[in-house]
Amino acid sequence: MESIIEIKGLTKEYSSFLALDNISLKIKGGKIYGLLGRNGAGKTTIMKSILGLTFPTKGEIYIKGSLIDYKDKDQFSIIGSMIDTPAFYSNLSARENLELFALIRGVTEKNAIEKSLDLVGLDSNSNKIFASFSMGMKQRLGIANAILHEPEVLILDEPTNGLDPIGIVEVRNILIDLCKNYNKTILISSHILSEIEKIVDDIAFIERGKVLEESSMEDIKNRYEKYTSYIVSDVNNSARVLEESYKSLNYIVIDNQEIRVFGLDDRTNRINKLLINNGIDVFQITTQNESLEDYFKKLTGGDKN
Ligand SMILES: Nc1ncnc2c1ncn2[C@@H]1O[C@H](COP(=O)(O)OP(=O)(O)OP(=O)(O)O)[C@@H](O)[C@H]1O
Repeated sequence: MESIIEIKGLTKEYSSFLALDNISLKIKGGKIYGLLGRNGAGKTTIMKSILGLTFPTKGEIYIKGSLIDYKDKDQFSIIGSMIDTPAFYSNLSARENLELFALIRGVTEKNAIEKSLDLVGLDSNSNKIFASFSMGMKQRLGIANAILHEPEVLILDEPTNGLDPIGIVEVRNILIDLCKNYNKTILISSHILSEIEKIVDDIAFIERGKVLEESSMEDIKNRYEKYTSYIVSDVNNSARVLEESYKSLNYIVIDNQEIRVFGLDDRTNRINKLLINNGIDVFQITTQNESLEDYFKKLTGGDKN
């Protein structure tokens, strides 16, 4: 499938700090693409570079096969975006706010405001002012504003930031609807992997300005492993005992309580006894399937970072 946005060798330097280091990504049309990574990994900088809100030091960005030209405004008309917390007038309603933005951005389509508000589940006739919106309503108005001109691509920076669990589900459903029923391509960033795992088709893991991996979610799910989790009184001692007793045990220390041993295991009983015989308390043993969060931790070498 052709990429609607392609990034090649994107590098961004702030004086002596390398915020993006040779990033290459392919964002396919009609899909939800997740940029995942910890705070400060470089996700926003990638998005801002696509939008011309910051200028890369090196590298190229292609929109629908054409090299990006930051001076060519038409090229950006296929993109709608929400970067950072949406800024709206606090004393105006949802409709009044969008009327202003429609005017500023030259959106003339008659029903654009009703359509956008309807898509995100906000009442276009409500007089409720922005100041009394819930966080979820504010985020939804931000998305409505981003889709006002019916763009093909939506770029949303942490759209579930600060939302309660219900708000997160609402935003997630809106994004799925926009992608599946309105054929929008959505680039979304998040540092909370469990929030994004359920909706993305493709993902890139970003860490310290680099792409650790770019893959389809389906491929990654196929690589999820089963593991046995041991909650113990002393992880350091446990790791030492395991190292001494097993030549090639695939395990990872999660935190100061948990060790995970990968693979379907008939060794559980033996490992349990081994730990206990070495004076380690074993509080809990469970066998589980990996999640995206686990996968990312493994990719970055556990919690050491
Ligand atoms: N204008 C700037 N000058 C200097 N450094 C900057 C500037 N903007 C961003 N950075 C740095 O670049 C790195 C990447 O920032 P970026 O905002 O892209 O990260 P992020 O992955 O989006 O994380 P967050 O969710 O916290 O915004 C960070 O270390 C940040 O401090």
